[in-house]
Amino acid sequence: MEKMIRIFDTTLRDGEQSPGCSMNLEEKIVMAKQLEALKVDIIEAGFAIASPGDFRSVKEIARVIKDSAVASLSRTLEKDIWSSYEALKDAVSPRIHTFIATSDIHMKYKLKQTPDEVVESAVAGVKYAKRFISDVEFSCEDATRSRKEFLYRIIRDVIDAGATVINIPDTVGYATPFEMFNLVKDVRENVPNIHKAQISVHCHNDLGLGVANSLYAVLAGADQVECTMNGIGERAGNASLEEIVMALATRRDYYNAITRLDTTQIMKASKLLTSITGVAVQPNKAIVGANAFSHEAGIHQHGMLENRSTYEIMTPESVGLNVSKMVLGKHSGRHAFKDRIVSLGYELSDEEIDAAFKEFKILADKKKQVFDEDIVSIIERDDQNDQEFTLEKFDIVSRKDRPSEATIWVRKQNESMEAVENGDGPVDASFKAVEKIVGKEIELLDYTLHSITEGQDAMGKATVKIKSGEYTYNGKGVSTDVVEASIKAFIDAINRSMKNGKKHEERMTI
Ligand SMILES: CC(=O)SCCNC(=O)CCNC(=O)[C@H](O)C(C)(C)COP(=O)(O)OP(=O)(O)OC[C@H]1O[C@@H](n2cnc3c(N)ncnc32)[C@H](O)[C@@H]1OP(=O)(O)O
Ligand SMILES: CC(C)C(=O)C(=O)O
Ligand SMILES: [Mg+2]
Repeated sequence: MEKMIRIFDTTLRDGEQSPGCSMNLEEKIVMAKQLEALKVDIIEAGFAIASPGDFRSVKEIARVIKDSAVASLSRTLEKDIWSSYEALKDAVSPRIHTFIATSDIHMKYKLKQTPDEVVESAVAGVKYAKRFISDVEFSCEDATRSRKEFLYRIIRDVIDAGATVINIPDTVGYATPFEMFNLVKDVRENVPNIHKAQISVHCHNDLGLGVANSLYAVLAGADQVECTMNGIGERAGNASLEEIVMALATRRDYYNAITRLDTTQIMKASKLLTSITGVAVQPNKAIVGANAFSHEAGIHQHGMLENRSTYEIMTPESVGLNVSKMVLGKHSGRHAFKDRIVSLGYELSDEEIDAAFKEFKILADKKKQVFDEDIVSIIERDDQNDQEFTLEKFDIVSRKDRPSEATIWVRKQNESMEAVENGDGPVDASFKAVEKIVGKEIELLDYTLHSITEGQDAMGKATVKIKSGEYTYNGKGVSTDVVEASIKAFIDAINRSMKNGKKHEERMTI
């Protein structure tokens, strides 16, 4: 019989540890909901003690997610575990995930603890977590560089303490597939009480082996695989969810294993993540890359025309890719637009479709062809109606050897406000002008610009991070004009800071 493999998604925790992939609360909730639609078994929502923002994200995700278990990471320290428990209180299926490093290198140089002390911390952590939540996962960080005898001992003791899932991470992506296979097999054969827990693996991609190592672990009897959408994660990333899940689905004959995932939600999840983080997927990336289902060479195209199975081992439809050749542009109507929205996996009300269609038409006037990514960014864009400030227009003079000059008009309710500023380039000048209009000092912490669609008339997406008061806020802006995208992102972040400011004032008055 085929074995059911549980998919533990850590996009919102280990994935977020990827440089440039920080997400704010709203973004994490949207992403968590999509992971639930994808039917992942467990969503690791964050590391509750890491920051007030992480705590809020875990708490809110625990509240809204019903169909997937929700996990929060904790060191073996009581304060971490307590924080995870507090954040997970409202979850239907909460899981505390606690970990400690087990390799000599980590114990000696990082933890500065003896192996005995590490076992003691691990057992104490698991016992403490069990006082609050029954589902407790324990991870032996850097397991693949740990001494096996020590691993058997700590795993046996934490299972006795109540751990229900034992995770064997390849934290630094050091293992080879055969080593991973043998490690899982050896743990199964040498830990006497292992039958009381599930075995999980968590493979990093430093040598490009994250997915291969995860699949070999499945062959050796692992019950759970930890992975992230688009393979984002610390350093070179984690094993990619879409590759593992589609490998299992496409080669059921070989792995004799299945997952419960709705694979037709994969593409939507991947594009959503790209649109949130601004981190693009390489075109030749397996499953979700732009070229993954494109056929270029004549001999291939000929084969495809005769029978798709000649060059396709899985159908694009099975991962939710819209293969329709219908090109959307300024002559497209509402029917075609609605059809594309549905095929991209969105359920919108008539009013929402009307609003998105209006924006689509404006965009289609500027672009030759409107791609799926354009439509996703229109739909995902925040509702502009309740924004405090909106960009009306701008006039920029950009010069090589003198400061640029920006004149910006911003609307606040019925009032139109204007400011002129000089700066080091058009973006800097624009931000200064907006700051003058808003009348507040704003510290710009981060600014990135990406092209999110194809062609000369591609959509540019700007993301900014600002500091206002004691909080930081992210803002996004999308336009075919990169300066416009940048100004919109800056104003978006300011609007978010204003909303938050109001919430605080309300709390103070109550
Ligand atoms: C492999 C992984 O992905 S592990 C998860 C990585 N994720 C993160 O680190 C999330 C973000 N981290 C943070 O916000 C911070 O590091 C915090 C809040 C967790 C801790 O911050 P700080 O208290 O300032 O400690 P800092 O990060 O500098 O050092 C880590 C401390 O935890 C200890 N530690 C590390 N792992 C563990 C563990 N699993 N169990 C117990 N203690 C641990 C270290 O020995 C060190 O202790 P020390 O302060 O007594 O020297
Ligand atoms: C916390 C653990 C599971 C981890 O992320 C790792 O070891 O890579
Ligand atoms: Mg990791």
